[in-house]
Amino acid sequence: MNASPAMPVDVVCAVIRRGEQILLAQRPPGKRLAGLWEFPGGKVDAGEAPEEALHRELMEELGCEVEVLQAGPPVLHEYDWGWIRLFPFVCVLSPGSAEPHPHEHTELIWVFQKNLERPDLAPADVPVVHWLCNPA
Ligand SMILES: Nc1nc2c([nH]c(=O)n2[C@H]2C[C@H](O)[C@@H](COP(=O)(O)OP(=O)(O)OP(=O)(O)O)O2)c(=O)[nH]1
Repeated sequence: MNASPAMPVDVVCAVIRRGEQILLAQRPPGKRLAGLWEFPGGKVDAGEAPEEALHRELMEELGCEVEVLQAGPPVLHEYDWGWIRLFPFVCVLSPGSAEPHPHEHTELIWVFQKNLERPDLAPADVPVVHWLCNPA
């Protein structure tokens, strides 16, 4: 990953709410951050709008469709391999959408918001959780 703080890799993620719960996905073995939990999503392709990338990634990873309720503040985070800029979107499943299934993740879990602060969360997601738990 060739990225600097001035030119980070753009990543989108979905905070999918269902009632009081939010969907977390566990990163699979063999990938960066393997075993850690994240919000589903992925890298924005060249020429793609962030929301477009979000819908594409969710269909690929979970086979579901969402409606975006709110865009959160982007998080700039440095990993050993470079910088990412993470764009969080608060979503709900679209009426009639299929249930999310883990096509690429090890496991999916629905957690209460207060349980999002966990040590095995992808580090770039920590400010997202802080934003969710401490709205301005
Ligand atoms: N999808 C997603 N990725 C996240 C989150 N938090 C976080 O640090 N990331 C990182 C992990 C990856 O390095 C990158 C997203 O890459 P990706 O999910 O599209 O693809 P990948 O696993 O093949 O990525 P990589 O191994 O090449 O880094 O952003 C998150 O909440 N959701």
